[in-house]
Amino acid sequence: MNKDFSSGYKATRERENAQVSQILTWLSLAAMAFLVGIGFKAWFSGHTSHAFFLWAFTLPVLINMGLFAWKQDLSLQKTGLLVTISLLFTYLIASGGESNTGPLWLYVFPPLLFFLTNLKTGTMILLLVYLVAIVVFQFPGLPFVLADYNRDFKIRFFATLSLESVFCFILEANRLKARNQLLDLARTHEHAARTDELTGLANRRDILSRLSEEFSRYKRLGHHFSIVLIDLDLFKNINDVHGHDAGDAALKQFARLTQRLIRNTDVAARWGGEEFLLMLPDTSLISALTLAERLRTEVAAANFTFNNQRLSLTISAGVCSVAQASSIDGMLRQADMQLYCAKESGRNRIVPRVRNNQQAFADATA
Ligand SMILES: Nc1nc2c(ncn2[C@@H]2O[C@H](COP(=O)(O)OP(=O)(O)OP(=O)(O)O)[C@@H](O)[C@H]2O)c(=O)[nH]1
Repeated sequence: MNKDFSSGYKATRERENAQVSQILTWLSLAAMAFLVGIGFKAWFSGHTSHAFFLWAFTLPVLINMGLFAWKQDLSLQKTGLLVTISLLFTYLIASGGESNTGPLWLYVFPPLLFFLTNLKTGTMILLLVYLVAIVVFQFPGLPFVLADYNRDFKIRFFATLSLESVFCFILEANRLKARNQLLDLARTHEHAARTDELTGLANRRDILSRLSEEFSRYKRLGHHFSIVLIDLDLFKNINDVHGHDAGDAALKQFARLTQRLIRNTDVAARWGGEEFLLMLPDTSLISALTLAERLRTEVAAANFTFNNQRLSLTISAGVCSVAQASSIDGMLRQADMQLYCAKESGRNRIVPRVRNNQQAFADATA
């Protein structure tokens, strides 16, 4: 299996987070503009303490924006904005704002809440806000409650806010469902674009992009890696003698065996037809040769079958380490030349030959 097919998915999530954070920044700016503007209106209408309260709320919004610019932490940014807005709305209900119109701002809350949190947390916070509103409406004599609302207003306020909340919940649930379906679809497509359908291994395109990443890592940090180019020997015979389906079965069984032998960080790919390429990060030439030799031995000894018929299979491979080439193309060319030598000298072998470590190294660097 292709081991990491989620890079596009991660990129989508990162893009989404960046967009959310940008929206929150604009929202914060808009909130400050409203607070300052309505504060002035309250000031000129003679509600000076209300004006001061509104202006005071710009401070936590500003601090929250500054914190985000410093820490770049989206969940902190969301929590900060949520706490500030919750406190502001509690103040607006309890004080009544200007002419008892403060609670009207609460209609902004449900869509914003579901946008900032998830459905469950949003519903919980919304219920808490309802509780605050009920306390304020029912107990106008409490010390922090300055407003007294009439019965008709209270009934209509709760009815309309509830309707809006349910509507927002349904919309957000549908939006989330559609978004998750899209992300799943993107993930499936990305997986398909990077995977060989028959064997389930990475395809040529995927391993080429990984090779380029690994090569950059080598240039940056000096981490060595090696590649092994493998060709199944006389594969045409399997197709001719046992049929194309048998050939397909052999390719799949070989892929499974290879996948079992390599490390988690290694990548096995179908390079094309009956050719496979292994990319072995942090692996010297000697270690790569040892692995290739082990794979060769296991393949030769394995019991590949199709419809109870034994399919005898061997491999030839060319190995190259990054130290022997100056580019990925150079590495692939070298490995291909070594593979050609392996075929020429009788197949079922690895080139450079592994006799003992020193000899292999001498051959490879010759
Ligand atoms: N069944 C099956 N066969 C494939 C697939 N891809 C390539 N082949 C076959 O692999 C065979 C490769 O044959 P050749 O290029 O002549 O090589 P070979 O028979 O392996 O001989 P050497 O490479 O010289 O050892 C061809 O018969 C292709 O049809 C596949 O996906 N499924």
